[in-house]
Amino acid sequence: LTIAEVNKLDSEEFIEIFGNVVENCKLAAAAVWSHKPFQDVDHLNQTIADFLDALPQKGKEGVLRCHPDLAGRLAQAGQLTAESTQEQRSAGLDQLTQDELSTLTDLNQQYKVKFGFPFVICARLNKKAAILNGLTERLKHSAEEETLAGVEEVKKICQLRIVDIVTSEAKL
Ligand SMILES: NC(=O)NC1=NC(=O)NC1=O
Repeated sequence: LTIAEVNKLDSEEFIEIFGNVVENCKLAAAAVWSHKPFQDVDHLNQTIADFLDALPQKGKEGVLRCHPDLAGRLAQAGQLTAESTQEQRSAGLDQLTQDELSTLTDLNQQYKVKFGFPFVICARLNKKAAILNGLTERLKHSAEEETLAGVEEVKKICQLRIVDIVTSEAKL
């Protein structure tokens, strides 16, 4: 889609196309539609980033809770969204050894028990070693720090998903 075509979408079409740029959070797309016309893909991405930043603490935690665990129950059952499936595969999370999987599962569980929301990281920008290191490091942080860190990762995931949908004019 070019940004000109994006700006022609009515709200239903916009939500249909952009509804999962923030995983399982159609609200983000529904909320930013009224900012159109978008100058370019960066403007569209920034409006969603601003929406996420403006959420109250509980809202930020809610967005994180809408994310599936890395190599978690849904991933193992093949029930991830198409985007998450592709992202987790790109980080090599579908080729974990039994040891890696049990370590990741254990750390994810510790993280969730400590913070009350799952560990979120942009899997397209981190291979499995970086993910395991990130999880180990971030487990030491406070809930406030991790809410912000998680939302920063959600923004990175969102930006890459938007780029997959919106082609810049130059490419045409
Ligand atoms: N808990 C997560 O970080 N999940 C994910 N990160 C991604 O980049 N894709 C996911 O499904």
